[in-house]
Amino acid sequence: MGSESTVRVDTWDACVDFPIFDAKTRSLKKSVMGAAGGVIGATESNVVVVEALKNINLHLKHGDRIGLVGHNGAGKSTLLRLLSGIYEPTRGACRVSGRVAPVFDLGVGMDPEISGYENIIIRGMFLGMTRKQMLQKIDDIAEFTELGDYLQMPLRTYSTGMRVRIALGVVTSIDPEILILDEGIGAVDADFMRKARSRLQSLVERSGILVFASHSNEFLAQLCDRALWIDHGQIRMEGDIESVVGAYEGPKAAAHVRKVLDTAGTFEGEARN
Ligand SMILES: Nc1ncnc2c1ncn2[C@@H]1O[C@H](COP(=O)(O)OP(=O)(O)OP(=O)(O)O)[C@@H](O)[C@H]1O
Repeated sequence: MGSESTVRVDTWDACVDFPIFDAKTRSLKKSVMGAAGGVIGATESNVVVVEALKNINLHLKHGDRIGLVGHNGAGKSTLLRLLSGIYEPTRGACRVSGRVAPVFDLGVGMDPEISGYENIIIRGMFLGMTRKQMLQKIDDIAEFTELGDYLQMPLRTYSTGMRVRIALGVVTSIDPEILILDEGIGAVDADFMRKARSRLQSLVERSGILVFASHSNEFLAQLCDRALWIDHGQIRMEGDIESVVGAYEGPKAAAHVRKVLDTAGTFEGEARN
């Protein structure tokens, strides 16, 4: 387990390429780069590669709460997976010190054939808890999810939002040092999200580092204090949420962020202390 000073995320010129063996280089218009997606290139042996991340230098320490913004395919999810240890950098390096809790790709750490109850336990174990610790928390988590008798049904009968309820219930009941959130958490309905928000916010305060990718500026403003704009696999800008959202989406979006920050003053103040 790491202490405050040892919880860290560092990447040095980290790159992630995906080789695509069944794509034909000749038919690709390499000179045209759309707004969405990573850069398409080719290796020396003419294998097509998607350069999903290129030369990422990121240095996060205890207390950092970073939001990722960027177009579809810009590289946000790939970066989250790199930081979670799911991907290794193709070139460069990535070092993460601390207990990581990734809350994305809801299939990971969940089994569709077993009940919601059992999934709560195995997802907790996937995040480093013991079965005994999870059994102590299960009633509280079950109540939080409001899934009632559904918790006895196999997970494959659940909707996406119902699965997210389980994932959120589990992750907000444990104490990760590095919390990695994907915007999939937005799949729950508005009522549940209102309820989950305060649990999420206190989780974010307890965690050493948060990295959160989202297309919702409201969420970003509520949970993060800095943002990175990822563009075609590279960090295009780093700064406070209002400036980054302003540069990426324009003044109207920045004004909205300001409004959210002003109304969320209480949480912000608490988080800073
Ligand atoms: N497993 C994979 N195999 C091949 N290419 C991939 C794979 N995963 C991602 N990519 C490519 O990498 C690039 C970055 O994708 P990524 O999912 O990280 O983007 P994103 O910023 O999370 O997008 P979105 O906002 O749409 O979720 C895209 O061009 C995508 O096509």
